[in-house]
Amino acid sequence: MVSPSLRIPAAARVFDPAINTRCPPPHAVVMRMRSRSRRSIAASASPPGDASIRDPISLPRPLTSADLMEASGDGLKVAYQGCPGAYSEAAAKKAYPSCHTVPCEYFETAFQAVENWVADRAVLPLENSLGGSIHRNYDLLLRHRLHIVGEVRLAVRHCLLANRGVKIQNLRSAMSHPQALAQCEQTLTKLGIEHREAVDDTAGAAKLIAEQKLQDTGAVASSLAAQLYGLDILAENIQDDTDNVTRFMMLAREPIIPRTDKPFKTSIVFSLEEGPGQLFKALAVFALRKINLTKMESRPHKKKPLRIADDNCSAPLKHFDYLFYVDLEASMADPNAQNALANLKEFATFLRVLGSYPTDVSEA
Ligand SMILES: O=C(O)C(=O)C[C@]1(C(=O)O)C=C[C@@H](O)C=C1
Repeated sequence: MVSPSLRIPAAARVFDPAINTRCPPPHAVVMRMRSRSRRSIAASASPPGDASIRDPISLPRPLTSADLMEASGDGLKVAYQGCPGAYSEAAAKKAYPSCHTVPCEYFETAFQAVENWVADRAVLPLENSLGGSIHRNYDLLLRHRLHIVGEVRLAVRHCLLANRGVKIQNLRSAMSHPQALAQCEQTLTKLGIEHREAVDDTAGAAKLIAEQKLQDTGAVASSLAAQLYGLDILAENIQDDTDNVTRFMMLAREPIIPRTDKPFKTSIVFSLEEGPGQLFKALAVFALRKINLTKMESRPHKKKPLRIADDNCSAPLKHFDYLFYVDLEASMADPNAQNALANLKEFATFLRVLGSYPTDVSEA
């Protein structure tokens, strides 16, 4: 049975004290610069046993049943955005093979589902090898207090789907998620399909076409969506580049304990004072320690929107403030990475560790 998408009722969107009263693991590092906090990165990332520099809030928390479910995802409820058959659901299943997937209407609904204990994890797309970053999820990471606990790379193989009996020549329009439409742009044009209709997810397009029995519109979606909604597959592998991979993040209420015995990544976000060489200086803290960066994204600082020059033109004409999201090829358990962040903390105006998690080294 196809379950309806999750909508969090307004009454459920409340602050849950249970989330905040639990002790974070010792490596949980959330730093707001210029505050009078006495906790340093070194202290909060110190190894178990070094009690002399740990305050009570950094003591290890008791193991929960959720930790034990983690490996296979057995019994875990995993939120994703879209309808059943969306690529995000396939990514959730790849991340947690025996989980129960929970479809959510919007990305933000998936964040809220985990925050409100409706789901245990969320799996959401961050970037696609052809279409680039999914900016909305970068912005939501900062608006919510979830932690990145893993990543999963999924090979995206799009199909052109239509109602039974419809031929490619009958199609005037292609409906899908904007990223999916962008990934198939040239192929759709070659197939003679002129119009594009954007919807919230690929499987949602398949569902709508089936429900409304559309005869002149095809969906760009997965073969699983064809099966679920009773559509024909008119063409397979229609993405413009065969190497089409989407990277998803796995989110949880608690961070995981970082390790050094396997490849780890650490995702951070920071902002800087204005001035020449500030970004150069920030990136140098990693370069000097030979820490490789795998991704960098800049987003406008929403709390400090665009400033326009005053009337006498004494201020610069336009002024932007940015947040920089960076993925490091390093674990937060590695003292070299801790030192790099301690160094960055000395001059960053804001710094938050979004998560330290195992690199997905599997075949996409
Ligand atoms: O619409 C879906 O099926 C999704 O899972 C979303 C999404 C995306 O946001 O990029 C995920 C993977 C594909 O790149 C296309 C769409």
